[in-house]
Amino acid sequence: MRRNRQSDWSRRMVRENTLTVDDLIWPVFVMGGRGASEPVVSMPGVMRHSVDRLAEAVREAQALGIPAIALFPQIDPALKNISGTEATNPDNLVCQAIKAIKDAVPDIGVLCDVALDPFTDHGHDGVLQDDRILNDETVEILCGQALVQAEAGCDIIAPSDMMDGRIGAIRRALDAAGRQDIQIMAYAAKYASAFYGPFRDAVGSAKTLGKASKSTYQMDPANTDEALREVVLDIAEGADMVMVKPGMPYLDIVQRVKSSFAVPTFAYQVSGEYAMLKGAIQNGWLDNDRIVLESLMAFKRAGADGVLTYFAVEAAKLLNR
Ligand SMILES: NCC(=O)CCC(=O)O
Ligand SMILES: [Mg+2]
Repeated sequence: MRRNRQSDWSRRMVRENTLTVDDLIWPVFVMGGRGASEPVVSMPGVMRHSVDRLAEAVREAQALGIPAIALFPQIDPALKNISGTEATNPDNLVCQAIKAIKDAVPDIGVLCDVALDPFTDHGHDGVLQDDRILNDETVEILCGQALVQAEAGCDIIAPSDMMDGRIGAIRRALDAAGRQDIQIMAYAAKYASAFYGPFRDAVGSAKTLGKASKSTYQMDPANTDEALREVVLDIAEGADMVMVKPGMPYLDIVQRVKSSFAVPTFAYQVSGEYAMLKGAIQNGWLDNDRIVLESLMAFKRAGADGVLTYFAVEAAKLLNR
């Protein structure tokens, strides 16, 4: 077996998978204000930017060849309420950011989450009543959220809420509004994971969840078959692309989804995975450049068509070198 490994040219020649800049989607955090940037403490190297600053950062990503960004807002707590109604405000922070990015950098794809968690005062992804998250009432609001984002210029609507039936409802709402062109990437198999901890810090939705549990709508980390059922439903309802989340601890799910359905399949290398690797890197326990590229190549090997990763910009620089 070692004959094929003896030189760089030979290793390249027999390599089975490739990682390129085209595989990267960069999740970015936007906050209110002007000319402002601040670090996300639990995600070393990740910044939150005001809308104007964000447009500059996205321009750099586009210049590096990154095909798309995913936008996540830190909403002013004064604008949050029990039903997350700010999500459907056509002039909310997300819509302002979409417009600014589309003006400044028209040639990059903009993906937006559809879910209420950045907008609710309790931090759940849906409408809360008597410690329960209401499904259909939430889906109705999500349709409104998808529409304002589409009107602002969002290219890919990415429902991350895990309510049942929302892909079909959002597809119908978009079509009825004449937005047949808007793509849908479904967070199809999203697990109730502790790896999201730093993200909740980044968007300021930490520690407010109360008695209701995200496990009543997100998947049990013990389940695999159930992920396939989730994906079947989302494809049938009109998803153009599906996602598995988290990423690295769930590569078995990525592989099963891709081999079962052969649809565009993405994985989200989430905040906790990023924090875990960066923490070890900062301690000198892991080599930054090698770990970034190896962790991303693992997604390709599992069958992912692309990865949402906070490493996108640094990975793109390494890949362009
Ligand atoms: N809907 C987007 C997320 O929840 C992101 C999770 C993470 O990066 O931890
Ligand atoms: Mg589902």
